[in-house]
Amino acid sequence: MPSLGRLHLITDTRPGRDPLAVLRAALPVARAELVVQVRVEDDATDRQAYDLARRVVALCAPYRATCLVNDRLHVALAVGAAGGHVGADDLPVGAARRVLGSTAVLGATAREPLAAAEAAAAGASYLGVGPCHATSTKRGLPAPVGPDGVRAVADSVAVPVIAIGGVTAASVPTLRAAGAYGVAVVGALSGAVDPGRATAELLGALTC
Ligand SMILES: Cc1ncc(COP(=O)(O)OP(=O)(O)O)c(N)n1
Ligand SMILES: Cc1nc(C(=O)O)sc1CCOP(=O)(O)O
Ligand SMILES: [Mg+2]
Repeated sequence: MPSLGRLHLITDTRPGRDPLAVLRAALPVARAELVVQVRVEDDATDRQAYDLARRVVALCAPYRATCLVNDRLHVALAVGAAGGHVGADDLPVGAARRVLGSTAVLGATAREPLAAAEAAAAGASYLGVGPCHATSTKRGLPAPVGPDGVRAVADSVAVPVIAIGGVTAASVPTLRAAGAYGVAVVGALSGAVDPGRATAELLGALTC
């Protein structure tokens, strides 16, 4: 299995956003370091998720970027994505691994060390840890775990830790120092005036 990319771009499908335009700007900059997680709103239909994921897979292929699908693993399988990401309200990690197969990339949300160790033992390829910082992108999250929360998880598992929640290029060095292998972002790219430049800044902070 190729190594996991360090910059995870989560699609922003809120009204007024253009996730494919952001992706087209990010891909030539980050190439195989980019992991695109197709995440749609909860009330989106499977057909809408499928149509977006199919287009993301096609855009990623020439750059050898990785496409994952959030929550809807049947969509991941249907479009030939590299894998998926699950959290507490989704299929359990072991069940998700059985659905996706042994070679797929499987991300799991884990906010503290015990859950992280269980997810890794059940077959997670990487762990999404957050929210690291305050974010307005998703409602109903627990209080931010901060770099110390990232460190607690990173110290407890052997799989890569992807820090998520309010991440910007400025916060990447501290998160990396805490043990994050990479970061996942929505707003830092979707809300950027120049998403290509913002990609370069995030990537620079991740790979220096
Ligand atoms: C990389 C990464 N980490 C965490 C999450 C959150 O997943 P989850 O807890 O299942 O919440 P939803 O994204 O499904 O609302 C993620 N998607 N990616
Ligand atoms: C989808 C999601 N999950 C989170 C978690 O902590 O589980 S934070 C988050 C949203 C991240 O968006 P932004 O980069 O704009 O803060
Ligand atoms: Mg989920």
